[in-house]
Amino acid sequence: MTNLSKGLIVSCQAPVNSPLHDPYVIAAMAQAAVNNGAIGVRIDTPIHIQAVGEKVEVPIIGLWKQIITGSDVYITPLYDHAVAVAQAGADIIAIDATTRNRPGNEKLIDIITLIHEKLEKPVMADVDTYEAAKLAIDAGADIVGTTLFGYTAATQNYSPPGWELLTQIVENLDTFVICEGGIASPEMAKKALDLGADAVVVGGAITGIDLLVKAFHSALEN
Ligand SMILES: CC(=O)N[C@H](C=O)[C@@H](O)[C@H](O)[C@H](O)COP(=O)(O)O
Repeated sequence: MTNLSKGLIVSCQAPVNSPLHDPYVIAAMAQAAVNNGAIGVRIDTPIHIQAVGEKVEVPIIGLWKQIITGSDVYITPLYDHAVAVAQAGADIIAIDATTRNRPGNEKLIDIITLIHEKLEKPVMADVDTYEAAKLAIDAGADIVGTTLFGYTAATQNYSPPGWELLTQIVENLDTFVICEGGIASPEMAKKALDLGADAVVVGGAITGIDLLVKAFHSALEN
C-alpha cells in the first residue's frame, strides 16, 4: 500500500445510462488522471477494470456494483463478484464492509478471507461508521475507506466527506485509511491528508461530467 501513500486516487466511473459508461472512455479518463499525477485509480465493473489495466501501470482499486434483491449491499457484494474483479486485473478489491445485512450466506470475514487466500489480493473495506471500520479491521481488511459515509441508513442524515469518521479512524485504529466520498476540491483533498488520511479518492469532482453538467444547468434554470 506504500505506493499509494499520501497520493491522489481518481475514481473513474460513470452512471450506467451515460455514454461515458464505456470501457474506452473510462480507460481514457484513467490515463488522463495518471498522466496528471494520480497514483491510483478506482474502477467499477470487470470490463472497465480490464480496459483500464491495458492503459495504466498504477494500482487499480476494483469493485463491481451489483444490486441484489433483499440487501442494500451493492459494492462487490459477493465473493463471486470479487473473483471477476480480480480476474479483470484489479490490484486491490473494494467491498462493502458496512454492518448491513449481506446477501447470501457470506459473512464479511468469509469474503475477506477468501479474497486473501484464494485471490491473494488486499481488501479495501468501504465503511460508513467507526464501528464498521473496527469490525472490518478485525475481519482482516487491509485498507479502510470512508466511502459509504452518508449513503447508509445509519449515516443518511450526514453529507460526505466524513471528516469526523476519518479523524476517529486515524486516531484510534491501526490501518491504512483512505478518505473517499464528497471530496469536491483540491483544498478538501489536501485537508483529508492533513487530517491523517493515507490517501484520498476523488471521483465525481473530477470525472463526474453528467452530474456536474446537471448542476450547472439547473443553476442556470433557477
Ligand atoms: C457511495 C458510492 O457508491 N460510491 C462509489 C464508490 O465507488 C462511487 O460512486 C463514488 O463516485 C466514489 O466513492 C467517489 O466518491 P465521490 O464521487 O463523492 O468523490
